Amino acid sequence: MSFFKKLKDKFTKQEETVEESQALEHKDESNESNETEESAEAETVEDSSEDNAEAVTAVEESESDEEPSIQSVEETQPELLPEEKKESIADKFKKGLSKTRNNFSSKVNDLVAKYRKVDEDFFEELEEILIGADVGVNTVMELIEELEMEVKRRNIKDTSEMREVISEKLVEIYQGDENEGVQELNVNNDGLSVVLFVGVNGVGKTTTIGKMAHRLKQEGKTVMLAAGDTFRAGAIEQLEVWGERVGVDVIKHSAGSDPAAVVYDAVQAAKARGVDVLLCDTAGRLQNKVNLMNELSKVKKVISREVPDAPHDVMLVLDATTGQNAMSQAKTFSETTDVTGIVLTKLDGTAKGGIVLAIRNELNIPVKYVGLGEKMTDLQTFDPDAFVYGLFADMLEETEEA
Ligand SMILES: Nc1nc2c(ncn2[C@@H]2O[C@H](COP(=O)(O)OP(=O)(O)OP(=O)(O)O)[C@@H](O)[C@H]2O)c(=O)[nH]1
Repeated sequence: MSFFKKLKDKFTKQEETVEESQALEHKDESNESNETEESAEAETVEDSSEDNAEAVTAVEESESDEEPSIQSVEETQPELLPEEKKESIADKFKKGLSKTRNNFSSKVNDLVAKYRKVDEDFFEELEEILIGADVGVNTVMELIEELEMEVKRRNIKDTSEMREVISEKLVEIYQGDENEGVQELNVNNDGLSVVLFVGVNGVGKTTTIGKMAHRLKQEGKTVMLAAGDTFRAGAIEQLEVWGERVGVDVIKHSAGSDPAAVVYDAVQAAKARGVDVLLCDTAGRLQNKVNLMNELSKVKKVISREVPDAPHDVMLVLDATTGQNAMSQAKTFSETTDVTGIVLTKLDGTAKGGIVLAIRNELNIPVKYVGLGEKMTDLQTFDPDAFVYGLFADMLEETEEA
């Protein structure tokens, strides 16, 4: 089966399944809508349980002796906008990658139209297009080499066959030798899992935590948030807004307090309440600020002391629109802390989505999730097939026999 046919089958079938499940959801909703409306209001309570009071004092070098505040909300499913419900994964990637598609795929189409024969000039221009899409020089070189070999192996002469070969190789380059498939958050199904979110200011960390909490809730897990960004003005309140919106508790101290103390309290509260996943926000640490990096290792130490094998994931959040700057942030963070996965946000906001490939190939850290918009449902697991589908969607959909 051709590669394009495989993609088309995979994503067209998925769309049908989404439509079927939406029809079912619609049925359920009409029965539940009254209950949801009643429980939508969230309330804030001060928690004075013994566990939490001890928690603060037990943190090493903790400067804070305040009692943690828990923004507690009633268990509820958030209201989704109609357009948030009906999109399939293929739709999401197609919409989210429209800027990159318009930039990259249309250039590839022009290239194919310009050169009939696959020759050196063709590859030279293709190289420029890939570099312009932020695929990264090393990855581009590797990709071009692979393409040249494939062209020889299959004896391809006509450039019209190249779009499919390029797509196939993009997926292969992403998957590398290990081909571990689509990677989700590493959560322990038996007991509390703790996930730490790191990254510089403004990359979309808080938004990502909110979206992730929503995803996990949809999967039936109980979730709690820790407001560990005590540094940036407004960060705690922003996380609280997400907590209310998604319907999960937020553990916080006041602004400027010790993040390790906040996280310690959150771990104790999560244990006491039998929560499945604790998502911890942290301050936007600039890579050159040693003290902030030390703060991060203190937070990690507290978590691993309290929960065996934790943190289960350290997710580095990067902004795709910052291009090669995101690459250098990734390098610095991975040298300082054990980054286990990447969330690449704002992929919808860039025409240079090739950065996904550069990150995966050059840093060898999996891009586990991508942000494809600002809505609660716009965080998707990164699937290289869906990515390539998004890149070539128009062409794939037009081609009957693809
Ligand atoms: N288009 C788009 N916007 C996003 C995405 N993710 C986040 N944003 C927006 O990016 C902006 C910054 O997001 P925040 O979550 O405040 O960033 P942050 O990293 O928490 O900021 P700090 O707390 O300062 O580190 C917000 O306006 C978000 O709505 C995405 O995937 N797509």
